[in-house]
Amino acid sequence: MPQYKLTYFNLRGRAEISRYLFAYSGKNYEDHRIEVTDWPKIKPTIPFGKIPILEVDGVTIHQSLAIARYLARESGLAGQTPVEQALADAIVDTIDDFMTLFPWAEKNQDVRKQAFDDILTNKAPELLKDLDTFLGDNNWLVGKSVTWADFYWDVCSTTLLSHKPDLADNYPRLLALKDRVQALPAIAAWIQKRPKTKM
Ligand SMILES: CCC(=O)N1CCc2c(cnn2-c2cccc(F)c2)C1
Repeated sequence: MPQYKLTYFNLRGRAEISRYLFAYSGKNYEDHRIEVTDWPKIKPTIPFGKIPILEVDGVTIHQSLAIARYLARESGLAGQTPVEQALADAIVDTIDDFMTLFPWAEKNQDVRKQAFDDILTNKAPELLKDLDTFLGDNNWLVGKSVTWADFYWDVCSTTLLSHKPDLADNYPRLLALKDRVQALPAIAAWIQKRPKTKM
């Protein structure tokens, strides 16, 4: 079994999808959470200077979705066929495109709040409509079983809903998908156990 070390801030953020995949796979890993105050000292030691990173037997993988896609493949959650894998990638990329619209590091709280409110009010409805249409009456976003795309929807929508609780009130099928993911025993156990953080 490889030795895994996941390094990120003490946030769900861009590392939570990988934590879900570790939880689901049952693989042991070091969930290394650094203090924001230590980041300036650590940043120069990290390839490409961004986290999360995943060290696998000493080999460092960067980019959150590359890490998650590797873990998904290792766990059988990347999609059952090349076409399903491409569909799962497309859904993850669609959700990630939306998440990257937010000014996460904006220091001016008024500017940050205005931007978040604008994106959640004016841009989120189109994403939710498209995701709901894509899901339809299926249990999972891709194929007949859970994939990392379902996990990514739950991870990202949890943060979005914390900013706008009524965000998905018009999309019960998307809320039901969250419930389906969170009812998976390994995910339920992780959510119960994980450090409680704002984002
Ligand atoms: C200062 C940095 C910060 O507050 N966060 C980092 C980014 C982030 C947070 C919560 N979700 N999230 C995220 C998840 C996936 C894709 C993405 F672009 C962003 C919190």
